[in-house]
This record gives sequence, C-alpha cells and structure tokens, in this order.
Amino acid sequence: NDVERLRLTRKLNMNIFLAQLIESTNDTWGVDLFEVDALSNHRPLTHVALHLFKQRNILKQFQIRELTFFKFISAIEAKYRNNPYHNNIHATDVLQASHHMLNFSVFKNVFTELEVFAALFAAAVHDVDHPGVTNQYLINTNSDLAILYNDESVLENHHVTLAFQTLSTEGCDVLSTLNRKQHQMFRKMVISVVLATDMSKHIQHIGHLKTMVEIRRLSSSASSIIDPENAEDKLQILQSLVHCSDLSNPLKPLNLYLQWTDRIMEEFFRQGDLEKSLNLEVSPLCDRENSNICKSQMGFIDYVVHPLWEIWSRLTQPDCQPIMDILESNRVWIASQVLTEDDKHDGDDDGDDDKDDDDGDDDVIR
Ligand SMILES: COc1ccccc1COc1cc(C2=NN(C3CCCCCC3)C(=O)C2(C)C)ccc1OC
Ligand SMILES: [Zn+2]
Repeated sequence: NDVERLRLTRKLNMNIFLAQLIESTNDTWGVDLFEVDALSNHRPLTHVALHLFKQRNILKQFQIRELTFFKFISAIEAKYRNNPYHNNIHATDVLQASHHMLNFSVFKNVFTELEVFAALFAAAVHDVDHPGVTNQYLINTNSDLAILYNDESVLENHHVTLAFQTLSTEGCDVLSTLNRKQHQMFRKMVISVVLATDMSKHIQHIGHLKTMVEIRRLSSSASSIIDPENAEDKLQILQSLVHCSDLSNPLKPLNLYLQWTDRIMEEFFRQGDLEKSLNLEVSPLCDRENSNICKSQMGFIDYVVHPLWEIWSRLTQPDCQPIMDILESNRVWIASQVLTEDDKHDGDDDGDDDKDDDDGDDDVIR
C-alpha cells in the first residue's frame, strides 16, 4: 500500500544518501559525520572504517577477511561510550581526517602499507571506552585506571590495551595473517601513536615538527622532506598526524566545529558537576555556571591548536593550506562572537539583577 511504499522509498533514499556520504570520505575534508551517524543507525565508525580500509586495499594486502575486520571494528565501536564528545563519531572523525592527510602529496611513497594500516587502526581505536573525564580527574579521584597505570597517560594506556584485548574476541583477530615481524612492528607503532594522543605530549609534538622543518630548510637540496628510510622520523610524523587529527575540530566547516564545541563543553561541564558533587576543585573551564565558551575557544585556537597546525602545515604544504584557511575564518567568526557576547554582557551591566538573559543560554554558540 501507499504508506508501505513511501516508507521503503524513504529508506532507500536514506541508504543512497548514506552511500554518497561514505563515498565522499575518500577525498573530502569536513564530511558531516553527524549525518553519517544518523543514517547508519549510529554505526559511523564501522561503516567508514570498512569503506576506507577497503578503498586503501589494506584488507587485501594483509589477507584480512572482511568479516573478521567487520567483527573487530563493530566490537570496538560498541565499546565507545555515548559521551557528548568522546564517542564513536569522534573516533570516525579522527580516522577520516588521518586518512585525508595521509594522502597529502608530501607523503607520497613515504609510508609502507603496514605503517598506513597501523596509523588508521590507531586513529579508529584511540579513544575507545573513554569515560568522559580527563586524566587529571581520574588521578584526583584515585580511580582504578589511575592506579593501574600509575597516573601516566592513564586514558591513552587504557584505550590501546583494550584495543589489543579486543583482538582476542572470537572472530576478531585482524592481525592473525601478519607474520611475527609485521605483528611486532604494527603493535609498536599503534602503541606509540595512541599514547602520543595524550595532551601532555602536545609540546613535544611541536618541538619534533619544528626540528624536522628546520632540517629540511637547512638541507634545501632534499626535495622530499621525509626520508623513507628513517623509521623513527616516520613514526613521529604518524604520531603528529593523528594528534593533529585529534585537534582538528576548529579546522572543520563552522557548523561541524560548533557542534563539537557544544559537545566538548557539555562533557567538561558534566565533569565539573561531578567535581562539585565530590567537593573537588572544579577544573578550569568546566564550570557551567561560569564559562565563556567563545573565550575558551579563542584560547584553545591561539594557544593549543594554531601553534601545532601552523608548524604541521609548514611540513605538509601545499595540501594543508585549504584546511588552514578554514581555521582562520573560524577564528574570525569566534572573535566576532566574543565581541557580540561582550556587548550583550555590557548590556547586562546596568545593575540589572537578572544576570541570565531570557533564554539563559546566551553563552552557547549556535
Ligand atoms: C583548553 O581547551 C578547553 C578547555 C575547556 C573547554 C573547552 C576547551 C577548548 O575546546 C576544546 C578542547 C578540547 C580538548 N581539550 N583537552 C585538554 C583538556 C584539559 C585542559 C588542558 C588541555 C586541553 C583535550 O584533551 C581535548 C583535545 C579533548 C577538544 C575540543 C575543544 O573544542 C572543540
Ligand atoms: Zn580523541
């Protein structure tokens, strides 16, 4: 009947739209992964990872059965929690951004298939089972995880351990076809890339990248900046590539960036609520009663994101320029909101008791 036909047509159109979105992950920066999440019954990671690993021919190269990869990545996706920010959509976002940047011309003929496999695998699993609180919170509350990992990269150790434990789930061992040497190198690379997503390593990333750019400037003869024979340099670049992908929200189209901002703020605010309920000192910027979202984004861009991406873009020019342009335009927009926000608050300063203006969420940028 008509209702049934309408329902099927709608379902068919959604699947066609989903297939087009997933196809666009091959070569587009800023795919709307929230849309992929909605259309894929909340399985964006499984859909996009399967597509990208097949598109890169990784499954064939390492004789990995598609069903085995499907079972593994589904098991990983199921272990991502429904946090506002650190969830399976964020993992898909970092995976797709890493895939995109591995295609930069400066990396042509640099990485082996095993290195590409390890980097994308690390991106997909890098926040699995994230509890939605920071390392510092886990340390301050003497959590089991902090005790287990002696306060050192607590979350990141947990993510990579759980990822390798998942390989031993029935039918999930995607590494079973690797030989001993490959398995050993793969494991070393994945551990180092996931541990390098710890924000406490952020300054070291910048230092290593500056050194690499400086060496290239001095040895101007070397056309390709990266020596494919230097495994250590290549591993550092893969660490920075995934770390940059992890900090790429402000370099995405504004409507996506703003959704990530709302999500991280809600996640940090929930941590602030927890800290209040435990009579702990509320972490900076985590107090929902007293936060200025635009100002924290300005600080995040100026002191965290831009310093990293500025040096990364120097190493990866010219392909990084369009992405840096998005960061610049987003920063201009945020700055304009700070001004408007200040004007709004100035308006409140006429001794008006009612601090909240009528909708009460003037801080949340839409
Ligand atoms: C320092 O920035 C903030 C603080 C509180 C609210 C908002 C911000 C800015 O907005 C973002 C922040 C992050 C992150 N910040 N940090 C850490 C947290 C601990 C403090 C010290 C270093 C930074 C992370 O690990 C991640 C990568 C999850 C990710 C996306 C953001 O916006 C889209
Ligand atoms: Zn992450």
